[in-house]
Amino acid sequence: MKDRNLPQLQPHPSSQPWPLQTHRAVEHVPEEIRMGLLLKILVPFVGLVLAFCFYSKEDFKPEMMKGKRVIVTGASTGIGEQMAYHLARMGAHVLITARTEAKLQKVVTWCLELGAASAHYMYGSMEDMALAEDVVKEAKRLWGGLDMLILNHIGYTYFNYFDGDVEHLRKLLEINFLSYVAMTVSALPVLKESGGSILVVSSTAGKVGIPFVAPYSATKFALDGFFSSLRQELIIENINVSITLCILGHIATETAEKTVSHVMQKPGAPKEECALEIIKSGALRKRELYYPYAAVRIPLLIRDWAPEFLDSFTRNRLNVENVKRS
Ligand SMILES: NC(=O)C1=CN([C@@H]2O[C@H](COP(=O)(O)OP(=O)(O)OC[C@H]3O[C@@H](n4cnc5c(N)ncnc54)[C@H](OP(=O)(O)O)[C@@H]3O)[C@@H](O)[C@H]2O)C=CC1
Ligand SMILES: CC(C)CCC[C@@H](C)[C@H]1CC[C@H]2[C@@H]3C(=O)C=C4C[C@@H](O)CC[C@]4(C)[C@H]3CC[C@]12C
Repeated sequence: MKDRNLPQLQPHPSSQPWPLQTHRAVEHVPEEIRMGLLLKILVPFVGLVLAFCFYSKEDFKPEMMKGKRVIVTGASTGIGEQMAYHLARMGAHVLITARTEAKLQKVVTWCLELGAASAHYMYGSMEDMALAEDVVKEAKRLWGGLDMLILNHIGYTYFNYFDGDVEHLRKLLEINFLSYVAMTVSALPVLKESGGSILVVSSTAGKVGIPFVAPYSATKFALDGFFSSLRQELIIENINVSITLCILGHIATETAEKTVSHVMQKPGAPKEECALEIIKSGALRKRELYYPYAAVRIPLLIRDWAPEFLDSFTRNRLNVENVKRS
């Protein structure tokens, strides 16, 4: 029962249901002012974000590599050879590896001609983990440290239906994956001292399913798993060593042309430019490189949203009828 002598309690405005209040508050502000306010806030905000993105991007300068001590594996041919030449022109110290001594000797001679601070080679197969470790030891002996480790070599890769050869897969895992880990383990103490970088050369086939490269693809996916996890640990422990995973599309190297020219509808991207982009991405301590950018980035964006579409797109982009079971 209500007491007539007591003032009647009026509901406080704030106790009204919120949608009603909001509606009223907004109703009082004319449309033009609302738009004006929005533009006044939105335009400078977008401007600030764009300016930040633009100016915070550090530019690569070749001088950044002058005097740096760099190991490049698989540098007797292809992209690795081109990386050695770029580094030489930039005045870096290079130590290159592969199996064929004669080819390495030629590359070293060219590197010295092009202006390398010093150029050395070591030869042998990366199936042998002792070699992987010895290469890093040699860098320490020659230069007393290391600034950049470029892991690029791969073992023989066929482009055909998986032949069921598990031994081939085991060997490829040793060459393309385990030796990368072994070299990283040996190099980490010296890279910590110099605040250096590790560059891991991978492929679209290390991020999405590409037919006819099952063993190769497995080794490249393994690299992503291992090095992306290691990168997280280095960040957690505040260790100043960067890891750049380089995701490459089709590149016109001699080996690639011999292996896939009959199935590709377009020529590969230039190996010289590819090699330079890899070095730049490492010097700028990027997380990942995509080269050629659109040909690699777009499939990766589609991958998680429309995997079936990407699978069929990939099959359609290859002349699969030219692949004969061997
Ligand atoms: N070309 C392409 O289309 C693409 C390439 N990539 C990646 O780029 C990198 C370079 O490829 P690319 O330049 O085409 O390759 P190449 O075939 O031109 O070079 C491979 C290098 O590895 C060396 N090598 C081969 N077997 C062994 C071994 N068992 N132990 C040590 N070294 C070995 C070779 O020298 P030797 O024979 O004397 O030992 C050579 O120096 C690779 O990591 C590859 O996965 C990624 C995507 C596409
Ligand atoms: C979205 C899709 C259309 C993209 C398809 C791109 C495919 C066809 C591209 C992307 C990565 C490429 C391979 C590669 O990484 C490295 C090598 C090693 C070399 O020795 C022989 C050639 C090989 C097998 C390349 C063959 C062509 C591949 C599969």
